[in-house]
Amino acid sequence: TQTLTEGTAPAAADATAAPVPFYGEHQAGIVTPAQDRLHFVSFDVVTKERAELIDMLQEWTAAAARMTQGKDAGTFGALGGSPEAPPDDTGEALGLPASGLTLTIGFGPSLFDDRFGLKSRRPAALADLPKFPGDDLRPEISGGDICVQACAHDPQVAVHAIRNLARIGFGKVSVRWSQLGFGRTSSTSRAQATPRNLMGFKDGTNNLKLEDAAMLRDQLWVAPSDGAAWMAGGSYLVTRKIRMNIETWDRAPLSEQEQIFGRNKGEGAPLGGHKEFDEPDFAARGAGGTPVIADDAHVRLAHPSTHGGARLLRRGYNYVDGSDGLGRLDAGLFFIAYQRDPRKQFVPIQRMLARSDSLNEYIKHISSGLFACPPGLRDAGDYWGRTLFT
Ligand SMILES: C=CC1=C(C)c2cc3[nH]c(cc4nc(cc5[nH]c(cc1n2)c(C)c5CCC(=O)O)C(CCC(=O)O)=C4C)c(C)c3C=C
Ligand SMILES: [Fe+2]
Repeated sequence: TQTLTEGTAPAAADATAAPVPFYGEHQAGIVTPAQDRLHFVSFDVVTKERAELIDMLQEWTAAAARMTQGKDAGTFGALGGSPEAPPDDTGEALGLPASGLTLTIGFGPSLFDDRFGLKSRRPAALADLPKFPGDDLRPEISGGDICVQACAHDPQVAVHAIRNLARIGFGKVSVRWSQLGFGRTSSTSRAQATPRNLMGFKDGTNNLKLEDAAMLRDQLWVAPSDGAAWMAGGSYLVTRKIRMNIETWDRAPLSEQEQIFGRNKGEGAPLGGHKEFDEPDFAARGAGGTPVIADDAHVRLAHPSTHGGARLLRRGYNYVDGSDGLGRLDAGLFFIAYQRDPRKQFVPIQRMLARSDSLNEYIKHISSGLFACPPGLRDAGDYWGRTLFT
């Protein structure tokens, strides 16, 4: 990749082509301004050898460091190795720039069983999620031992990265499930405009953002005092694949759609307000004393004031997996949220949404994932999982 693009002016001029630094205190791909495309993968570990797993994580790290900088996965590259051997890069990103690629790794609860001597390292915060009312989870697209979130501005770059990690991991891990996403459904920086989800509403307005330094310390990053020292500087990831009943939604009146979210569809302002970033007034009453923002509106039930200040850093993507054979789009939201402790953040928020959210008539949770994402890597001598395995 790099070899073919070095020095080309268009790549240098386009901000979405630029690389994101791989090393740092925290993993990239969490507060990094959300890129437009996603390929998320969850692996089962198939080797029984701890040493083999660590070797693979080291190989993955080297490949990830290279690919995020717009280089081939291996040092020989797609074309530079022996003609008698399979190339150490698959080649479909040749000529493409880094495209803001970030690769973020996480470890699922199942990795902490008795296979790799990690039982005592399982953080209390990585407690299995409870079953929520209405859940219709499919085990074959849920869970997993290790996840990698690839985000980029070019879908080919994100897919190339996941494909090469799967290739390197052959015989040690197998892909359990993966998900493509397009069109970010959140802003993670105040410099970004708020995008829209497939229901047509602005999504990500009241999200945790990279500029909120004090709140990120309080709500996003695991602190050394939180219990599992190996997770300090890391964050917990919850994924939920949420199918939307799009065709029914499209027949709902605009006023009902706005009541469901508690925001208007055009500006994204809270009902009763004018501008997108106006604070919602949950006490406001309309004619006849009815609440302006309904008691069962999504933003009322999910708002930090309903949960003792608990927040999430949401980073989800739209998905369309074709159609379902019954004339309906197989589409929805691949919800992604990072947080310091899911027991205090995702779980109570989702418990309330699952019980009372008027949006439930139009959605169904069909997959779920929970992963502990370790801190960032210091330098080229470091590797994914070092703090866990040493
Ligand atoms: C458990 C957490 C959440 C799930 C699951 C969830 C699903 C979901 N959300 C939307 C669309 C919107 N969500 C909005 C706000 C919002 N959502 C959550 C949490 C979950 N959403 C939070 C914490 C918030 C912020 C609430 C606040 O502080 O005001 C909005 C409004 C705009 C915004 O602030 O982002 C929309 C729109 C869908 C479509 C969906 C499932 C398919
Ligand atoms: Fe939401």
